[in-house]
Amino acid sequence: MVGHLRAENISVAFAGLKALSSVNLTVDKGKIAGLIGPNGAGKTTLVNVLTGFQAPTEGKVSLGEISLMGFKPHEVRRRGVARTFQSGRLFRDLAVLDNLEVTGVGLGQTRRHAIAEAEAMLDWMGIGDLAGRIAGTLPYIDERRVAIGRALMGRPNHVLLDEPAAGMSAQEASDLAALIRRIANELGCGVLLIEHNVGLVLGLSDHIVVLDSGAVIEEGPPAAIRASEKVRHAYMGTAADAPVPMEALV
Ligand SMILES: Nc1ncnc2c1ncn2[C@@H]1O[C@H](COP(=O)(O)OP(=O)(O)OP(=O)(O)O)[C@@H](O)[C@H]1O
Repeated sequence: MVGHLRAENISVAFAGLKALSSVNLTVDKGKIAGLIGPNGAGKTTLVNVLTGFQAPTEGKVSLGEISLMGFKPHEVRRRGVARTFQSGRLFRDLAVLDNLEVTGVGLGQTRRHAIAEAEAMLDWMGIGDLAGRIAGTLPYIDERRVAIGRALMGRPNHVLLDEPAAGMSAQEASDLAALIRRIANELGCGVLLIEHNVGLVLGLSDHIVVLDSGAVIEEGPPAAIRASEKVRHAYMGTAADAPVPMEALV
């Protein structure tokens, strides 16, 4: 049985810049972990390390008992760790169904199996009506949904969502929140949610890690993050004394 996805003591240096310093983070199966922090805090760099896109300068990444060190992105994906990108990265000239099918085939499925899973996944997500649409013609919001559907092909054990709510209205973000809950509860997938929408992360996560300038400054359940002065300082800079509710940071 595949266990948690774990980053231990991760540091990443880009030339002189330390993007991450001794960061620890665990994503449990069937749970939602939140990763928040101001611009440039190192969130995407950590996702890149967890998915084989960036080799850490120090530290290790493991999936249950298996070390993922030295694995290429497609090898990490085949082990059941999927991700989305801030940009959708869909095949824009292909239909939505084909976008998911290509992913399934890339994971080693037969075409027939991939098509069946793609159809079932779009239906499960409530976007079966998009199957025949050319991906490049979709509104931005649907592009994001399809990108999540693609990440769920092959039933990953963990999925890392990099700013999935960017550009969404409050209603769209609320629909997305319901979907993310279902991914954890119904698919039993571990979710890492990286978001600037702090309210969304507070509302959904079992555990939250807060990064600032490459270091973990706070972690814990939503209530502890909501109450944290350190987190408030990180977001508000020197104006931290102002009585700003966390929701205002969304
Ligand atoms: N390939 C790279 N080469 C050099 N510096 C990089 C590289 N990737 C990221 N950085 C730097 O590392 C730091 C962390 O960047 P990262 O994109 O991980 O932050 P982030 O928290 O995801 O930010 P945002 O919320 O704006 O997406 C930043 O200072 C960034 O400029």
